[in-house]
Amino acid sequence: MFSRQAQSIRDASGRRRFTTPARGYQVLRDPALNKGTSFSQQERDALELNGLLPPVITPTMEPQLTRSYAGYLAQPTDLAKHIFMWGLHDNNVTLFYALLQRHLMEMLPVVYDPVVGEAIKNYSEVMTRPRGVYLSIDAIDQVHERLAAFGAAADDIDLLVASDAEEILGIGDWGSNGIDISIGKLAVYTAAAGIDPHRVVPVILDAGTNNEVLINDPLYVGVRRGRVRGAEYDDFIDAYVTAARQLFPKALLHWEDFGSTNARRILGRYRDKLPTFNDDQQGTGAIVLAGLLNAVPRSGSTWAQQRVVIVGAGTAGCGIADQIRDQMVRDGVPQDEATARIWLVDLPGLLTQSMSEGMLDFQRPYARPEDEVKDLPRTTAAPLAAALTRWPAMAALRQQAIDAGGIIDLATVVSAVKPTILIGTSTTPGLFTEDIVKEMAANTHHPIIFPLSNPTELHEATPGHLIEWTDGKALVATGAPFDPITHKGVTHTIAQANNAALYPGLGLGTIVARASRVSDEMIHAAAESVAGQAPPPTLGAPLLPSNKDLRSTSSIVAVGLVQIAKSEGIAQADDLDDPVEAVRRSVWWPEYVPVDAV
Ligand SMILES: NC(=O)C1=CN([C@@H]2O[C@H](COP(=O)(O)OP(=O)(O)OC[C@H]3O[C@@H](n4cnc5c(N)ncnc54)[C@H](O)[C@@H]3O)[C@@H](O)[C@H]2O)C=CC1
Ligand SMILES: CC(=O)C(=O)O
Ligand SMILES: [Mg+2]
Repeated sequence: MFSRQAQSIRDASGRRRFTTPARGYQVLRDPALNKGTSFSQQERDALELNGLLPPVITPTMEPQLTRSYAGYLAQPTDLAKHIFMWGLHDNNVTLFYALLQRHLMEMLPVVYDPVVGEAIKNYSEVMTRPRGVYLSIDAIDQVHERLAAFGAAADDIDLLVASDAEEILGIGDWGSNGIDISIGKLAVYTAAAGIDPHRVVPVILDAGTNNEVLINDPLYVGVRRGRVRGAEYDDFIDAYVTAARQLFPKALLHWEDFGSTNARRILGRYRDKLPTFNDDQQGTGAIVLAGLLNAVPRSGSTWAQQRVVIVGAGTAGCGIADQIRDQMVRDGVPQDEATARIWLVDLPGLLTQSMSEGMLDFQRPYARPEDEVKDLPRTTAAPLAAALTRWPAMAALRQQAIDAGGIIDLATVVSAVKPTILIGTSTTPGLFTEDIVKEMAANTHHPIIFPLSNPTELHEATPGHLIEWTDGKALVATGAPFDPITHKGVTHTIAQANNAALYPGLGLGTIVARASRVSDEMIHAAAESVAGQAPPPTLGAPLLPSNKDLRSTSSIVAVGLVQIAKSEGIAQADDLDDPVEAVRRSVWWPEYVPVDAV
């Protein structure tokens, strides 16, 4: 958390320290400065802390870690643990990250996905202290002023994560509550890549909400109007980007959990002008590509032989499609043939060229020709009421298809296409049924199946079912963490294909290089680098590196990206002669540093 009264400096030997004009409780109540019982006697004298702390002085953080972990374990539910952790953060940022780092595998799902989804749903009830910047569509003319109120100077900030919360994970529109996704994503940046937590800004771009639960909740903290679209929305986004660029000209802008109709447009508008990326489109595309870079050879086939069905053709699904297409092209498949090896299924069933007009721009290249599908059976299955309201463009196409004779559903697509890869980004649990999975397994030796919808309960299938239904042959990765599955004596460790395993390294490399933009080459290099760090391909081995190694994975990704940014001529930082050293120098570790009174 950025602090106005804590100035971070490096001493002659390069060691970090804080200087501060604060005294007494001002110091102890500043989560950046607070060290609790670890303030030395000299610091207590200079910072006027004597009497405000118990007499014991703990030179290491150990007793505090023990006490905090006990407090964490005493919490009765995951949501209570999440709230406990963020309470700890508000008290002492260094201790929060030291505890998270030590228990990363246990706590990452609590601080971030999936439990952050629960915290967002309950934000009105459980919010305590604000931790980011709330920007409102009702005050576009004040965007600059409100971002400036954060109090940081131009050189103080490396990274902003912003969401408009239209599509939080797979749980939909959560309005202003979505600030917690920006905060959670930033916590992962620090835990996974050592981005300095005092040099980041979480932002919510509150453009209203269509969530009736929020509108009717007397405790709701956001703008109470329907989601704003069109020119007013675009002006709002533009005001944010302009203000962010003016106030923090070197910072990377990360976009998270926008609706599919806005996510691509926004990225398209800014991606060539400034360092920015969309995590759901590009980060997800890249982490899935990383998993596939290992899965395809393990399946005993080549890229040119893949037939890919993606269910849920939104931001994530089409981001993944683009990465797979580009990989096939890199592998020598002509672009049109590569595109034709990908089938998109959404609410209207298989997306076909007859739907072209109502389709989203980025879906259109993948639409199947009518000739190919004319003999496939159609169904007029019952409408999915909630989904139809949530994705009106796809609902309209579905209705058109039903009026014209029916939709081509997933089961039909799987029988007709005989996919080698099946990916779920549909937010719909149970879509990958036993029949569908067994049909796929009947036609390919090692079906590659990635149910990716978060949080956990929205996965299209559980890994346990996928392994069982394919008799242990499926190569599986999931969006949320799952325990290993033992089947016929083989233990299958399930890779977590969550963009959290990739974007921290991508961000770190971009920040260290001070890249002027985030290029496609950088994103592809990040995918290759993550893939290359997976364990050797023994039976049941995961397709991706474990999250317990995130710090080293991210550093290796970042070093590679610095090299690419240099070779592309988009690196603006000085002193990148030794990229390993440049990355090492910039990472932040959760250690107490001296605090000097000034
Ligand atoms: N594992 C990971 O790293 C990531 C996972 N995701 C997950 O992917 C899911 C989708 O996220 P976004 O693409 O951002 O959302 P989105 O709203 O852009 O796309 C969702 C798409 O699914 C379609 N859909 C809904 N119900 C369907 C059904 N029953 N059958 C077929 N299609 C259906 C919608 O019409 C929409 O086009 C979410 O659950 C999210 O958590 C997203 C980003 C990263
Ligand atoms: C992981 C992530 O970004 C999502 O589910 O939206
Ligand atoms: Mg997301």
